[in-house]
Amino acid sequence: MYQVKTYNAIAQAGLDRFSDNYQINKTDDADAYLIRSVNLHDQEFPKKLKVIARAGAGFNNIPLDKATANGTAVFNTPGSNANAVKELIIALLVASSRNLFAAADYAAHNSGADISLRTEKDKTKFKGTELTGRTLAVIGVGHVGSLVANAASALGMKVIGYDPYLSADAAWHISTTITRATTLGEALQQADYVTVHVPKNEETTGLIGAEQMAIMKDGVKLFNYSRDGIVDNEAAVDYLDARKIRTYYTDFGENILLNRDDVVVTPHIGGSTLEAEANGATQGANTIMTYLETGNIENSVNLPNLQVPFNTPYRLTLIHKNIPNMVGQIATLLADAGINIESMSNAARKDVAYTIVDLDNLNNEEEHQLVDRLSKIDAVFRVRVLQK
Ligand SMILES: NC(=O)C1=CN([C@@H]2O[C@H](COP(=O)(O)OP(=O)(O)OC[C@H]3O[C@@H](n4cnc5c(N)ncnc54)[C@H](O)[C@@H]3O)[C@@H](O)[C@H]2O)C=CC1
Ligand SMILES: O=C(O)CCC(=O)C(=O)O
Repeated sequence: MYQVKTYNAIAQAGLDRFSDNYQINKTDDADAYLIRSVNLHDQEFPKKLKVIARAGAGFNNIPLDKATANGTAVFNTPGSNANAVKELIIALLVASSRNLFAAADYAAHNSGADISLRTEKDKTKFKGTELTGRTLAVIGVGHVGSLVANAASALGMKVIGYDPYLSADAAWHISTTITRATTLGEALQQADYVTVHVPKNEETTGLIGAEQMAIMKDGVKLFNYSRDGIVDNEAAVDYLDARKIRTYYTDFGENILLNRDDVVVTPHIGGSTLEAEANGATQGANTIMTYLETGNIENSVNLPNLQVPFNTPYRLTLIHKNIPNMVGQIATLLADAGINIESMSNAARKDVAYTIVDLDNLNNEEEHQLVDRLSKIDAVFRVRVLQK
């Protein structure tokens, strides 16, 4: 029986995926965590914890090095909520262009006998612009960014995408109408609207700061539905005060953004739809079960991907450092124990590697000795024996 611990509100559709071989939230000493935005940086991981699945795209709430050292695989659910974010960004592009929130607020407080007279006089204050023909810069053209870019283009916007790390797979999903910028500055200086869809990491923290805001067009509208800290909020406030940035929309509140007419803060709802939450939880649950039951890895964010059909009765999996002679040491140890290897596969990602060894036979006593000996190799973080 595997133990799963959940953090945050995980959609029932995902929890329903788990077979009878899984217990949910019965103990903290879990084999698997299924999480959303809980911050795990200050938590100690139980040694038993083999896998963390993040139902969502971002994984900056998980300390990857600590997880790897604990022998814990970490996964996200790429694309599970991209459509939800896209729809919200399109809504906000329209809302920002038509002064929608201010106009609705005005109307909500416009009462009395002469409503229509006053309305006709005051509505000029809320005159907007149209999206068609305006330029949108999309920074980060992955799952979310590509959907936003394509949808905005379909609305008649000129769209410029900037993404120096665009994967070949992602490139297939981008409409040919999208212009590619080769530098961030090239995208920013042409845009009437700038929307940011990059992961949060060392490189992207402060990606949109004072220097970048200085080269934006006067009256630009800025959107941060990626993460806090990717847009420098203090710089944004300075440029809002200077009326260089017309409005700023963000999913990540901070005190300095409050009580301003030119800022709209939403409470991290980019991926908060029934559909996206069900997608993320379902994908996360499937990932946990696949990893625990077969050892196969797809969409890990700390380990290499490695998928091998599980056709033998036994399988050994090892997470270890990516250093010379690891595969040799593992094979020698098995040979010394008189255990025949049916097949062996290995993959590496930066300084961590993963090895799958398929075996025809392994009795109980051999299993215990083997796990004990393999675990004692200095560079090995986790050894597991799986039975089909
Ligand atoms: N507000 C919310 O509720 C949500 C927020 N997010 C945030 O949005 C981020 C993006 O999500 P996805 O598009 O699904 O991820 P993704 O991984 O599919 O796409 C991210 C893209 O950013 C690009 N990128 C990385 N560094 C860059 C840089 N320095 N400059 C330009 N591009 C860069 C990557 O090459 C990739 O194509 C997530 O990491 C998450 O933090 C995602 C979903 C919901
Ligand atoms: O709604 C959530 O759980 C988080 C969405 C998000 O920020 C992400 O997917 O990165």
